[in-house]
Amino acid sequence: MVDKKIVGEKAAEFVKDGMVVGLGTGSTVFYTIQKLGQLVKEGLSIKGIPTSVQTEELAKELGIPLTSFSEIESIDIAIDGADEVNSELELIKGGGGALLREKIIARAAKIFIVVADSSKRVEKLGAFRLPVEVITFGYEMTEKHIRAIGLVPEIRLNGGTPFITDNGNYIFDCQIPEHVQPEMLERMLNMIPGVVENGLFVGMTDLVITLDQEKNVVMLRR
Ligand SMILES: O=C(CO)[C@H](O)[C@H](O)COP(=O)(O)O
Repeated sequence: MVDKKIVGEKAAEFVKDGMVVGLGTGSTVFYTIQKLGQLVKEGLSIKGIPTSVQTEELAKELGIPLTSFSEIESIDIAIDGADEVNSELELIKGGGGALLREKIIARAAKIFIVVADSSKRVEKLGAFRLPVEVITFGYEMTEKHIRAIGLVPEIRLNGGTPFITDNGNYIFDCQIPEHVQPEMLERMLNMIPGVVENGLFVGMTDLVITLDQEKNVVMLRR
């Protein structure tokens, strides 16, 4: 918790007056958003664009003004958490189920910052099962196609029934093959009809804010 707070709050230092800020989802970026709420109360002028309904509610509670894609041309900075980060700054995201909006916002941002305590740093992506968001129509067939490219999907449940994303879709949490190239897998998955998006974020991260073993803040840049 303390580690998440340190990296989360550090990221708020990159947010400057007048910026449009992509607000991620999860328990690490929660601290960034809280800090931004405090700074807004002290006079910082920003507009947030949230990656989930949960984050939208949090930002509203904190008094952070919000915007949407119908009102803006671009996003200055987006800050979000991750489930896994490798040395290439490739990510697995979507543990909280917000991967689709997170990827849309990360791609639209001029700078994409990831806040991740040291437990998220891995040599190879894949110990965390890869979330794949699929439309509900024909999801049984989509599952077969995901299986056919070597993944082992399991539908995400919420109290016995399928978990529904903010976009009204299902999520398959997938074991991925050992020696897979993240970029290739990201593309292959998104070619399957019914797959809306997957949690591999490749070539998108500009900066990872994390901690070393002595709990010093470390910035990993691309
Ligand atoms: O991708 C995400 C949500 O869809 C989160 O960023 C990811 O799950 C990390 O969350 P946390 O900071 O709570 O560990």
